[in-house]
Amino acid sequence: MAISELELPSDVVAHSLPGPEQLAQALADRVAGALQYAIANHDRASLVVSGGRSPIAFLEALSVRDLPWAKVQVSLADERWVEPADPESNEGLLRRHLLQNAAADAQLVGLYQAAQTLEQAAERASEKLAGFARPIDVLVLGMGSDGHTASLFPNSPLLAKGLDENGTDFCLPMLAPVSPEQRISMTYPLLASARVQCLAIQGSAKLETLRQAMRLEPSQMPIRAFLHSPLEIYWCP
Ligand SMILES: O=C1O[C@H](COP(=O)(O)O)[C@@H](O)[C@H](O)[C@H]1O
Repeated sequence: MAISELELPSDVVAHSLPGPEQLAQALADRVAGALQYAIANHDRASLVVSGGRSPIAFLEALSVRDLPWAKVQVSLADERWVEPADPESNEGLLRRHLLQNAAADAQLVGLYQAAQTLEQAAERASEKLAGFARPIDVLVLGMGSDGHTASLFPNSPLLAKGLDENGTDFCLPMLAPVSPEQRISMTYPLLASARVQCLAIQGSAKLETLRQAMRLEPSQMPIRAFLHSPLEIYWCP
């Protein structure tokens, strides 16, 4: 299936790249340009990226872009509730692959919080995000093959609250069907407030997930909530 065969809304821009390296470079160009624009207009910029396995090449490509990185705040769409030194930590991923080279000066606002319970940790993450520049200038989402994005997982107990467009929480506790199960996710209204919204995905299986999502409700496949303008999709086989 080609991305052009998806029944996406006509205002969703879809970029089909030949391979992972081209995708990483094209997305890094787009994100760096949008951060530069934000800095030129507001003298600062905010960037929210995703974790998981896919974004490493993009994060490394972005890390060498020539920007006044000290003016850029960086956070995560979601976090696994493990310490940053844990190999599963999304913050750890950012420290290893983005916060280096030119981007070493960026200011990281991580979501991981030590606490007695996941609920307390998510509440503390929300409080910490009060200091994060909003609206978010640039958001880069990923997507799992079950249609989750950030850590908005189908069947997670608080999913309806996380997708509520009138919700006021910045972060909520979420449960994933795979380890590490305990997650902290930015909520839909915070993520969807981003000025520039990109979704980076690779492989035909994820195109099939998107095709299904177009026919389902956000409660069944949370990525559905984002499949409208201003979303820009970056895909490669
Ligand atoms: O668990 C997660 O999964 C999604 C997709 O990850 P990938 O490994 O398929 O790239 C990711 O967007 C999210 O941030 C992450 O915590």
